[in-house]
Amino acid sequence: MCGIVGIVGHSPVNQLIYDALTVLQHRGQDAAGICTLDGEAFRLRKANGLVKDVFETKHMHRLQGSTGIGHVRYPTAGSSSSSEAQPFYVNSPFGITLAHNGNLTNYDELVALMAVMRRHINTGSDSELMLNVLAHELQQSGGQRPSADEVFHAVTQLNRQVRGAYAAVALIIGVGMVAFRDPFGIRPLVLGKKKTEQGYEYMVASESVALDASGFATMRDVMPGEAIFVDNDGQLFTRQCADQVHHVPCIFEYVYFSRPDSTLDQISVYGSRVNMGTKLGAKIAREWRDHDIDVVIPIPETSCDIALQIATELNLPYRQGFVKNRYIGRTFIMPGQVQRKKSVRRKLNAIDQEFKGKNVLLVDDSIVRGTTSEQIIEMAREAGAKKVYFASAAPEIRFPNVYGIDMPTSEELIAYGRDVDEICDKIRADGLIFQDIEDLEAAVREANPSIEHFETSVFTGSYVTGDIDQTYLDRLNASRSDDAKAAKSGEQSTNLEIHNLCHP
Ligand SMILES: O=P(O)(O)OC[C@H]1O[C@H](OP(=O)(O)OP(=O)(O)O)[C@H](O)[C@@H]1O
Ligand SMILES: NC(=O)CC[C@H](N)C(=O)O
Ligand SMILES: [Mg+2]
Repeated sequence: MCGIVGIVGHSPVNQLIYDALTVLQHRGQDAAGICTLDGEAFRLRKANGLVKDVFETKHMHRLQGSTGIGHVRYPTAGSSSSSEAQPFYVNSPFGITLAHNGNLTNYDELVALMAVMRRHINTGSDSELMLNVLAHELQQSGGQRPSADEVFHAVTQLNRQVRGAYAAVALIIGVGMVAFRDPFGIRPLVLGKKKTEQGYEYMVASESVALDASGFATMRDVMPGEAIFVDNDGQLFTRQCADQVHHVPCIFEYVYFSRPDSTLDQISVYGSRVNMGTKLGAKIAREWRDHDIDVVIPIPETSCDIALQIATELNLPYRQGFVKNRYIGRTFIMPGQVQRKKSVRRKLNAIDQEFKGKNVLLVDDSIVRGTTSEQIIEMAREAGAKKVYFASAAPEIRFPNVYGIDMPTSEELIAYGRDVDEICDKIRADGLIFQDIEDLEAAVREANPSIEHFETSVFTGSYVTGDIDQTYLDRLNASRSDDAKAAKSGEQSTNLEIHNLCHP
């Protein structure tokens, strides 16, 4: 779940983009990059690591210009090599750089198409591929400098060829900045503006929190299939560029990915999590009528707002029994299982007095591989808990994700092939309860009833883009399972790491 940002301003944007990326860091911890437009030249810095480690003062000095884009990466395609950090660059036509959040599902078809167009794709990244599709379409416009109409036409053509999930932002030298969202609006994208003495500045970002942090006022969400174009003179144009639109935003943004202080598709992430707590609390009260729970304890950080609401519903005390090490990132988006497993105990530690002799209800937003729940239940018992119950604000996750969450195979999911009792045994809980899918959807939909459906494939196995079959999933499993990634790690370290315009 990467984070993207783009700004067309009237003064240097390097610090603004840096700051925006730091508040989007929770969307990707593997790599970061910024590309600015300094006169007629791009300035690019990208590398593996957190934002604070990738950009040193010397890089920030070089990132001159009042227009730029940025990216934080959580790999879902290709490898985690620094050569696949974003933004990507192509020199023709004009010079284009692009940052992408999401995952394309017709990678092979597009690679073949680009080969016919004599375009070379140097990495396994679907984002590099999408940049080349855009470049090819802009090439077709033929003119010296494409008009807004021609840019929108290029995006329309791209939408006809590219399948999957994408929210993307691109800079085109001498032309402007274009941002677009796939026709299902699976990944989020928001638009904001700031008034200055020289006129308006415009910004797009994955989450509204990035606009807040940069002093931009949120205008609205970019609509599914819509493109936003800000030309070289700072003028804003918008256009619907998809033949058919069906708004199906990813529900996992609300469950886990996004920051609670963001509003996406007019739904407050925080508000949706409180609603998840209300619904799950009601289910616990209904199904565990004679429960003996003494205290509700969240598994920090994402589940805290949900757990507090469950405690309120059940009229039980809420205690922060686990302390989170603020210097350890999110475990779920770490690239390998060994690292994820090791990080749970480094990240969370129990306060014994909150557990000793008590029956505790631990609450998490979701159980995916079970890495967190298995270890945390053990920690609660070690801290002296009598009984440990567990509640998940998301239903059982049994299917791979193909739209930008790195869950490529069912076998890695703890709920795959297991019913609730079997999962309960596996994580060694005294009782386990999951949110129902209808309740989860209702909890998120409440603030924006115009959204009829959410992208919920990890719970249902039904993929909205209609192009996912077992053959696709088998191929994904073969290329991206933890085992497959581990087998490829040697290959990655010998990657030549070609990135144009790199300033080490
Ligand atoms: O079942 P699992 O495979 O362990 O995945 C689910 C867990 O991972 C996430 O936490 P994470 O540590 O990534 O981030 P957080 O601090 O935002 O909760 C999520 O909030 C769950 O706690
Ligand atoms: N999580 C994402 O949005 C990933 C973007 C892109 N597929 C990559 O792997 O770089
Ligand atoms: Mg968590």
